[in-house]
Amino acid sequence: MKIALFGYGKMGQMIERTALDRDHTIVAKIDIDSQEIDFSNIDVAIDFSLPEAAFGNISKCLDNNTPIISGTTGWLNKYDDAVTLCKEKQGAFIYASNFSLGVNIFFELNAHLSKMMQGLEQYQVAIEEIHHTQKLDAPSGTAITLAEDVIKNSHYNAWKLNQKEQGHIPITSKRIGSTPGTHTVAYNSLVDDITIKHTAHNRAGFAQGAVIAAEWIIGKTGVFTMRDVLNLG
Ligand SMILES: NC(=O)C1=CN([C@@H]2O[C@H](COP(=O)(O)OP(=O)(O)OC[C@H]3O[C@@H](n4cnc5c(N)ncnc54)[C@H](OP(=O)(O)O)[C@@H]3O)[C@@H](O)[C@H]2O)C=CC1
Ligand SMILES: O=C(O)C1=N[C@H](C(=O)O)C[C@H](O)C1
Repeated sequence: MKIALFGYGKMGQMIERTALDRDHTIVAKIDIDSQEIDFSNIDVAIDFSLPEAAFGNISKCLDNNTPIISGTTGWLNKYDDAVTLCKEKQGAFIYASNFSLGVNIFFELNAHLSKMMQGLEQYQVAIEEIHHTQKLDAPSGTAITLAEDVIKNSHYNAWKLNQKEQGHIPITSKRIGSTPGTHTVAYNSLVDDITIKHTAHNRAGFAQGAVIAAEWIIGKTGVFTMRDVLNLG
């Protein structure tokens, strides 16, 4: 597969290593939006760039009939526009706040647990995420996905960053050293706590999931999620 990388930072470089190990070729590394791109030589694009760059990169790929996988977080106010454009162009697009297999299993566990906790209002839910100090966005995209899945199955109707407010799920964001990504969902009561936690040891799982998604999307049309790719639905 001929892959173009939008963003050649920590994730772009990890994805390059994973893609080469799986016998793919990197045909372009795009780091700024003014760069000329030969879309005729690209099978699939993978975007791990910046919150302000992601939507432009995704649009460019859809406009040029190139399937696009995006893992960039912090741009979701434009997600619905990306979905509309993908349908209009009959393109192929996957966004995931987290591409790792482990976190996608954790998402399933979180959704299941939130259904079990439905109506047990003696428990207060709280989410914590810890990442490296270079991370630009807070809360993490993964923490937002976790909160949204709890909201679907509970009396909570929104989340709030680093603050407690009635009816809101508190998300605490911490930035410590080079932490690749740790997420905890806790249900706390006066008599006990229930906690589920995912700890990434490095970025390899994110990169592997993104390359698997890129392999999976070839020849498909539509807007997909990692649930489709991993057949978890
Ligand atoms: N979904 C998932 O599984 C994961 C998502 N992420 C997300 O991926 C994103 C990238 O993370 P990470 O690699 O750690 O960040 P980095 O800061 O290491 O890399 C981002 C790269 O994007 C480049 N860039 C800037 N502008 C553009 C542009 N217009 N087009 C393309 N590239 C551009 C930057 O270049 P320059 O330095 O020159 O500005 C930089 O090289 C973040 O949003 C992060 O949250 C991270 C890990 C897993
Ligand atoms: O910026 C990161 O590093 C990560 N970002 C993603 C997020 O915001 O959830 C995924 C992962 O936790 C690493």
